[in-house]
Amino acid sequence: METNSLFELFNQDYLNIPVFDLSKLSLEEKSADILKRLFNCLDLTSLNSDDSSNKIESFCEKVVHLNEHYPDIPNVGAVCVYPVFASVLGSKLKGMDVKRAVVSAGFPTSQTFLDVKIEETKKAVFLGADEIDIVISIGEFLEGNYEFVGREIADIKAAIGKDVQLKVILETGALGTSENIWMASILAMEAGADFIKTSTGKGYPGATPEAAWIMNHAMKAFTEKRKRKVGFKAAGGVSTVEDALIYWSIQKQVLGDSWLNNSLFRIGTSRLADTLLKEITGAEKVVYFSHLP
Ligand SMILES: O=C[C@H](O)COP(=O)(O)O
Repeated sequence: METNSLFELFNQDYLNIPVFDLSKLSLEEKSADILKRLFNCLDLTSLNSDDSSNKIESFCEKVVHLNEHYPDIPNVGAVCVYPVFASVLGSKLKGMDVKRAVVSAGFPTSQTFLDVKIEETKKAVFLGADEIDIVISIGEFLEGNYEFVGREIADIKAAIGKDVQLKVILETGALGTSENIWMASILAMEAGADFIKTSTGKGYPGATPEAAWIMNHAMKAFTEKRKRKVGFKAAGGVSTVEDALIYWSIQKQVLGDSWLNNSLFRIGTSRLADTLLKEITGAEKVVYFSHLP
């Protein structure tokens, strides 16, 4: 990461954040086709203190057998769990077109040593993760220590290599201002993020349309400048189809329909999958995932 590029990107001349106005958003219509595509963009998440290998195995089994119950619905984009369950994803989801995402590097606070973050992350990859979700060092960022924050991201990306996707969580609910969300987005992308993600879903307000709007514009500016596409993940409190469609519509409006696939768009959620299955099938109730303990 070059110091000059950060200065350039944070420069006021570059800082032209459009204000979000929900009334100007053209909301995508809720068709079965769109809902299926949305389902295929889910990061199906289990990040509970009482998760266990057995519970995560059962969770994965549901993903493995989804097609037998719902043959016309494409599978979720990824399953996302704590690092201690990386090997469960590695064995259960092997060979499937479903990414094995693991939160890492001191998630959800990021308050540990860089060498520990790197070791935890490398171990998760060694055991089967092919996507890693990390949180920026929020306190350092808020004090303006951008080089420190960027260096950590760059070092973790270097440790996992180009074949493993790095999702960088900005924790937008802790950043306070639109400028901070913009700068954190640019910083994460400059440092090597493959996705930028709104929130951990732990302790701070989760995803908001305003944050998504800013992050999507930052992705657009970054892509134009660096000729590299970075994906977006909304997470934290996204529990209704309506919420998910807002994030979908924002990405469509800012970046276009070609960005609406699970290589570039994700919804991280612990609750939305059954609701989407219910809407797609027209069933009165679906308890495919949510019956799990
Ligand atoms: O990364 C995903 C989030 O932790 C999920 O948050 P949620 O439990 O509010 O859906």
